[in-house]
Amino acid sequence: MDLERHQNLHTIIMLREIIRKWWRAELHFADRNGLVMDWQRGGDIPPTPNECCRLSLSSREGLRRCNQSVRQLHEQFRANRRLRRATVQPCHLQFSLVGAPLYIQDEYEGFLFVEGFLREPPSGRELEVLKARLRELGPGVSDAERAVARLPVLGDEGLEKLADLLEYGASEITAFEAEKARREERGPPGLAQGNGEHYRFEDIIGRSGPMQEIFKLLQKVSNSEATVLINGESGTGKELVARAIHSNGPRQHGPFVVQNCSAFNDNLLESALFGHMRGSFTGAMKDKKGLFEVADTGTFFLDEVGDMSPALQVKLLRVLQEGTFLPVGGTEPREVDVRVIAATHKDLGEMVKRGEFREDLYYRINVIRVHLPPLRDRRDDLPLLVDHFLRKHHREGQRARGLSSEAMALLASYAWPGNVRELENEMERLLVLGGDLDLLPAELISSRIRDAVTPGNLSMLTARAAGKLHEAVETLERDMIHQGLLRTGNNKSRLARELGISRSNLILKIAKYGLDKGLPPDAEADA
Ligand SMILES: Nc1ncnc2c1ncn2[C@@H]1O[C@H](COP(=O)(O)OP(=O)(O)OP(=O)(O)O)[C@@H](O)[C@H]1O
Repeated sequence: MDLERHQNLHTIIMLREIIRKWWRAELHFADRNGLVMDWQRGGDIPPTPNECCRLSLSSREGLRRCNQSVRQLHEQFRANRRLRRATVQPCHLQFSLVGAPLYIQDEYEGFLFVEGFLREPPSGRELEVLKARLRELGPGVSDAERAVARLPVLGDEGLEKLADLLEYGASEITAFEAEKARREERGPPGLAQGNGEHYRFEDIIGRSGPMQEIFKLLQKVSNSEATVLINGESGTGKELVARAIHSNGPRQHGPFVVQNCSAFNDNLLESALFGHMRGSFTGAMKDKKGLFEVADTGTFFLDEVGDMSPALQVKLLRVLQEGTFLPVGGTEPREVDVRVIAATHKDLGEMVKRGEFREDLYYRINVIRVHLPPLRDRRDDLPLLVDHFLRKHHREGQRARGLSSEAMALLASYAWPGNVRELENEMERLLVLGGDLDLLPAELISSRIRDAVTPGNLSMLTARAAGKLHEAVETLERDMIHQGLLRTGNNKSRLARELGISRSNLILKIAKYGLDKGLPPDAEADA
């Protein structure tokens, strides 16, 4: 297990800062043998904010006793695998030690702990005992006096918070390791292949022509530092794509920060993005870091960038060009190193023409453009996405399930205005309503969808009044066959009868249009 790497996870770095700031205490890691990582380097022990702990750790005997206290906590965790919550233990100086066990793939791998705080303000007598114990370890009278002057005291509420934070830190590491294992199982990051074609990039699923193009582009883009503009309707996967670019690129170990620019009014957005100085407006009681600083060394995903006011557009342009910005009320520019990925459902080019979006900013963010087509324009992805969401949301212990052919046909005929998000929600809902059914029937599909797809209203077969006749005929033929295959559950004999052509002619046309992927097996052919 890579304790060193865990210490550098973004969440753990933040956790360490919070613990130092709120409780003047230090976060440590012990391994599965109860050895404390920071204490194994001989005299080279990192400074801890608690002066008593620092004095103790810098003496040989003190370090031995500290290790002993930690081992006692370790023994408790090791002896009881069911103990998964944080636990408190007194140390040799009568301070408290709180630790949360770390389980990776259900194996005990050590624990995160914080030491060196008192549960109540000490009495005069307790302070004398503490000073005497410290002096036993070597420090002189004045050092011991100074050390006990500012002792962190944590009441029940503080302790509960600290315990929660440690458990949270442990669960983040568990999740990180689970994701790592999942990726290793899946092979190298990026593209996954099946039947000679790419069908996923990280968590992005798609087999249609437009998605194949996007996957190719993402592979190139991920390795660069270029600014990316993602265009697409709501729910088409813009954030998913931004995350995939981040986690495949050179900044994958840095933070990934998201802000939706339409979520706040101008003032709040400015303060959220760039931070503010104390007193810069009513209610600004303290200096506050902005998200650009939080995203330093990582990636900042700015969603709905088209909703930014002209004043903020100027500030964004400056960060992109110079890497600097001024917090609200600040006079000193701050420097950051952030890769920006912007997204919008609007046509920024048109907005530039109308004078609503700065042209210079448009060219600065539009270095690489990824256009995510709406789901209705890539219906070939539907069976694969349905399958993906059924797996993703099926609860543990449940059988893997599928859709009845009627249910699939209904979904294939719907226009999906909410795109993949709407489809995902519908699949989650179906799984809940379907109970233990093996095949989820069309009757369980939301009435919103069923009502929109009335019989005869085949939304896929959009009428075409312009263009070449043979192209229109081919599109119609392809759509009718595709929809028929979904509706009949790939029963080619039945579909051939319905279409009034021979089975072999149908098979030729299916091959011509590449419609044979992602369908259930043809029961007749198998027989
Ligand atoms: N191609 C895809 N494969 C798998 N899941 C997808 C795909 N596209 C979108 N999703 C899922 O759909 C949901 C919506 O995606 P996401 O939030 O990335 O969309 P968005 O375009 O950023 O939406 P909005 O503009 O409303 O914020 C997420 O749960 C995401 O995982």
